[in-house]
Amino acid sequence: MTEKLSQAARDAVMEPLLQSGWTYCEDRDAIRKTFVFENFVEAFGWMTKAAIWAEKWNHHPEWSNVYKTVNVTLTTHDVGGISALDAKLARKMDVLFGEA
Ligand SMILES: C[C@H](O)[C@H](O)[C@H]1CNC2=NC(N)=NC(=O)C2=N1
Repeated sequence: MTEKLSQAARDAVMEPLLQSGWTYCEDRDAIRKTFVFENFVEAFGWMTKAAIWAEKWNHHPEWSNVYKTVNVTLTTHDVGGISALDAKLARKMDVLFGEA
């Protein structure tokens, strides 16, 4: 079941993500990261792979792409904040990016 994380649970799941460059948004309960690729094809290829996982998990990113840069924000709209699904998708994005 998706639910907002307690502070302790959040600290635990977020620790490795903060290490890999995810940060908390200042204006809302969400996390964000900027991914920079070699070129547009690499960026869009990564987005395609991430999109397939997002759809599989029914958990969708807020993101934008300009040339080789992808800005990602993750939050769980159904609960109005960060849930375990955001950490799961963030981790998958890192793995697909090659930071695992
Ligand atoms: C009805 C549908 O399952 C929900 O709206 C899903 C779809 N994708 C989602 N994605 C994200 N990021 N948060 C949600 O709460 C969410 N909810």
